[in-house]
Amino acid sequence: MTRPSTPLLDTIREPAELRRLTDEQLPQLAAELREETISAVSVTGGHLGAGLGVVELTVALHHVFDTPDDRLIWDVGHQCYPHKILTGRREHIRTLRQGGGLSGFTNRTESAYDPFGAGHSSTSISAGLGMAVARDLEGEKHPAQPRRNVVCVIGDGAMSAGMAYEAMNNAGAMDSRLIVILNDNDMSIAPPVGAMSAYLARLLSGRTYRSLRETAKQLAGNLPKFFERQAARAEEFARGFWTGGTLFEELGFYYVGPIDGHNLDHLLPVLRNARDSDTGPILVHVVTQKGKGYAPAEASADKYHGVQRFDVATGTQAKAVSNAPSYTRVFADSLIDEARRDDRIVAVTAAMPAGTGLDLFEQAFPARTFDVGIAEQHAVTFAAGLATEGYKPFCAIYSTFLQRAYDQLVHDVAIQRLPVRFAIDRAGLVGADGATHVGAFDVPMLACLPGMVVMAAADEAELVHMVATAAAYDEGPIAFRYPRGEGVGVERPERGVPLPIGRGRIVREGSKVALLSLGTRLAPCLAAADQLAAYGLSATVADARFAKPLDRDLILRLAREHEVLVTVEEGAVGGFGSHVLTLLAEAGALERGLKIRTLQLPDRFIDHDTPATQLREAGLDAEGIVRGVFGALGRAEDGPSALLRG
Ligand SMILES: Cc1ncc(C[n+]2csc(CCOP(=O)(O)OP(=O)(O)O)c2C)c(N)n1
Ligand SMILES: CC(=O)[C@@H](O)[C@H](O)COP(=O)(O)O
Ligand SMILES: [Mg+2]
Repeated sequence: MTRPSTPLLDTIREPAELRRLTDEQLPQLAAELREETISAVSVTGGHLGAGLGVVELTVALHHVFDTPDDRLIWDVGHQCYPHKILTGRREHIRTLRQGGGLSGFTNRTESAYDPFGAGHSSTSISAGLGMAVARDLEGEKHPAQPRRNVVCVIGDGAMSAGMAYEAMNNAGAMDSRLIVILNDNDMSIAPPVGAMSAYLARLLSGRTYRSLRETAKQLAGNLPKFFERQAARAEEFARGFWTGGTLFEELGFYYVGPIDGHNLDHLLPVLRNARDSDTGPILVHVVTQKGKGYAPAEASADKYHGVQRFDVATGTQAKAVSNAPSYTRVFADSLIDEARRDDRIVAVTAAMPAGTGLDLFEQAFPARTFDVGIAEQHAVTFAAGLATEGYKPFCAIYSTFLQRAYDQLVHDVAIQRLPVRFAIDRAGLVGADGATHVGAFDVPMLACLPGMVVMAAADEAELVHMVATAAAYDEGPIAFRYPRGEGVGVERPERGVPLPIGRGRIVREGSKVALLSLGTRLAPCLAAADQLAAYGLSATVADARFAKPLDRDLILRLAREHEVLVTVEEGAVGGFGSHVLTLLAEAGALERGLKIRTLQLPDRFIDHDTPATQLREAGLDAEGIVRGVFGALGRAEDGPSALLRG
């Protein structure tokens, strides 16, 4: 893989060296930074489009602001690769999202230039305000201390989340000095949705934006350096040049823009003015293009938001190795099939149509598909509202993003026992996205809620049946979880058949050991049973299917008829295994000397790596399950190494 020639970028080890460059040198630096970003991501895969869209902005921000003392916070953090290249991490940039390598998002433990970690969207303004207020409190104690800047870069998609408004509302009221850069590329992962997106489009279409292109230099002179709030506001409206940012103005922000986020002649003077102003919070509206400067990204519908490794010359991405359909695709196909027979079925996504497969559902049922933007809390309660009127809403949300809507799950859905269906994708380990995206907590979150039904698909066929089960179940909320990636390649049924609620199944009969699996840990449990057989240990393998309600008869039977019982789940402690332990304790099944272990994710956050490595290190692969059995038998030392000895 030839690397681009980057003579100027090669001289930049950290932003202090960048700040020694002249304005005139910065376009060249940006060009080289863009080429290096493309080259690096072609090797690692990851998020490309967003980073390409902020190359000039990244250069300008590190040139104008005294980072890391001035705090620079990237919302979501998926656009931070150019930032990482400029902030001392270029030599490791080709380890992005790999085990032991750089995180694909900003990360406090990685660099002082990452003052706040991210991965989930719309947190930057809240965090930035916290830092600004801390600065002000320190300033009161040490008035002579130079007052650092706090800059938050937030995208138009992330600006559609309620948390951003909560933060702006508070910032405006506090009148604390904070700089928000709205990076408006008219894209989320998919094209943006919502009134905010339409509002921003109006700001760009107005005369102001067109005229601004010809008057960038004049802008630098005319923009008042020091704003008196009332005078500035009157001037704005009088001039009519800045009107348009009214929404932000009403939230207490001084609105500047829109300006061309790829034109350093626009960016540098405006950012310097913002830096030197002594007003309250400022919002600088920059207009960029996601995927800018790389033709395959610019031409692609999703602007190469997330890519596999690719050929730089053609943009052709590496293909997934498996031929089995993804669980996401199986879910989408199954829901479409159910919806053909039931026009009460509707689908809700929070800005992840392609990721959840609802883009396919929308092709079949455009009027029954709702993308609410990055607004998981709203998505859940919106679905609850639909359910009150007899519809069957399928809320398709990644496990990790469902965490955003926990009170809505409890307060709006569970307490009212509303039949909302939750299609929980990316449940379990997710590999390269790392700790912020692991779907570890959905079973602990949901299985403790009275009346909630929680299912976990062992394979694609089971997922088809679980979609049918959810479609048919109207007694209250029901959720089914499935992992990122491809299935195991089992035959899919023509049509899903509703499962008996709360019933598991025995998949393999044995005698001494019982392995009780939840979800896709079934395959490694079967492999572990084979390994145990080689050791003279006969194992029963059961698929629980339900984390709630538990199949009490099955569990008590396994406990009664086996010496060892091991539960296995790809989720955090406090989930399925914990509920099985509670059931056994209450049934007095633990007094009979049953040897029991619960295998689940370790009690720590799991960083980026390959899913196989993550599962192995979590002890949730076949070898780990065998070790669990030997541990329960008090023969931990007999683990796989003993097996290997034969
Ligand atoms: C709470 C949450 N929901 C969903 C996502 C998935 N997600 C990652 S980036 C993105 C789109 C962000 O759009 P924008 O802020 O405009 O950034 P851009 O990619 O356009 O630079 C989404 C929906 C997320 N990271 N966090
Ligand atoms: C940045 C972000 O949150 C999304 O792009 C996420 O990385 C998508 O995950 P999948 O690749 O599993 O769809
Ligand atoms: Mg965007």
